[in-house]
Amino acid sequence: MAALVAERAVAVDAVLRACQVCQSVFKHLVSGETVVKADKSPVTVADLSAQAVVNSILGRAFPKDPIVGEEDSADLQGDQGKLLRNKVLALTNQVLAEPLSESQLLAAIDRGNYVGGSKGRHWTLDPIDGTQGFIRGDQFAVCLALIEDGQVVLGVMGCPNLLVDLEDTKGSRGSLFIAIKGHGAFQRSFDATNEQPIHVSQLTDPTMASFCESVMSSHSSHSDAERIGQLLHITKPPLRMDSQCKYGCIARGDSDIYLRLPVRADYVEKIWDHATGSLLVHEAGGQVTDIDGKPLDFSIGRYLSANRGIVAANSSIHSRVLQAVQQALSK
Ligand SMILES: Nc1ncnc2c1ncn2[C@@H]1O[C@H](COP(=O)(O)O)[C@@H](OP(=O)(O)O)[C@H]1O
Ligand SMILES: [Mg+2]
Ligand SMILES: [Mg+2]
Ligand SMILES: [Mg+2]
Repeated sequence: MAALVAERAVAVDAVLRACQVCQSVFKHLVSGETVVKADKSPVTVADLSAQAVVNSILGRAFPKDPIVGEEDSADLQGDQGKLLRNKVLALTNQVLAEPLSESQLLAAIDRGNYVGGSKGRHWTLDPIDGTQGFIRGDQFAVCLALIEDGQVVLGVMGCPNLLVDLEDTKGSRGSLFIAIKGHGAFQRSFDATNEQPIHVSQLTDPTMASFCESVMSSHSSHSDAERIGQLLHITKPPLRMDSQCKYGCIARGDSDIYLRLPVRADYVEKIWDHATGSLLVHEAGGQVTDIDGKPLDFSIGRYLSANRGIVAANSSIHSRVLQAVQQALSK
């Protein structure tokens, strides 16, 4: 497969500019007193601006490509949406080379309304993944992926608050991840251009592993994870963080196992919550399945309706982890 040179460069530029918007919103609207009073509107502003930025950059570079994006322009329409619309427009235009008009802004956001599916190519965007983490000033990620005939072929993820080296706690934050199907996974710091290839951990003994899981126990069951940990004789404490940063941490070997264990039987995962991250782990040498051991199926539409939960780990331990997951969940 061609190495998607143009798509890669455009996606990296779009994700980095969207990260800039998020950071600027956090600095001016969310931090300090606004965090306490947060009525969700700062998040909405950042979500919508980030989606407008990425979609308009993609729209200019690849006008024929549809996009499955998480957000839409409903809250920005009409007189009621005017205040929010003005904020989003100003933020979006801060980082775009060619400013958008109001109608172009709404159209850019709504380019994300594509239904997805198995034919041809489309992008999928989570403008802010880990909104809860964003509000807290913890981890969040701008996640963009290209899907061709139902297969994720390119993934770019910007994690503004993630240490480039998790061990170097005084080191720089802002990790950019890139994966191309068949060509590997890479990381670079936001403030440098040199990329390093990344690999999952080499661990073969699951007892030495650590879990990476959601902060939100409503998104992934912490108690089920604990039972699975006991079955595998894992003693290390779990690494908890919001967003697809978890996939990044597995892909670069900071942690060994990402579990997403369904809390509610009726929750169906969305493609933008997993497309980028799952390709990263796969290209870094790991395996990603659902809790039934099935590969994630991105060909159905906006949802991963054929899958339940997520199990990601390096290839040496994935099957043993899956076994423990199934044993624990069958009880
Ligand atoms: N009950 C639930 N179970 C699983 N995932 C859920 C959920 N409710 C919301 N989510 C998704 O979990 C994502 C965040 O995952 P994590 O907990 O790993 O940070 C959210 O993405 P957004 O923040 O983009 O809305 C949202 O799509
Ligand atoms: Mg998300
Ligand atoms: Mg989101
Ligand atoms: Mg959301």
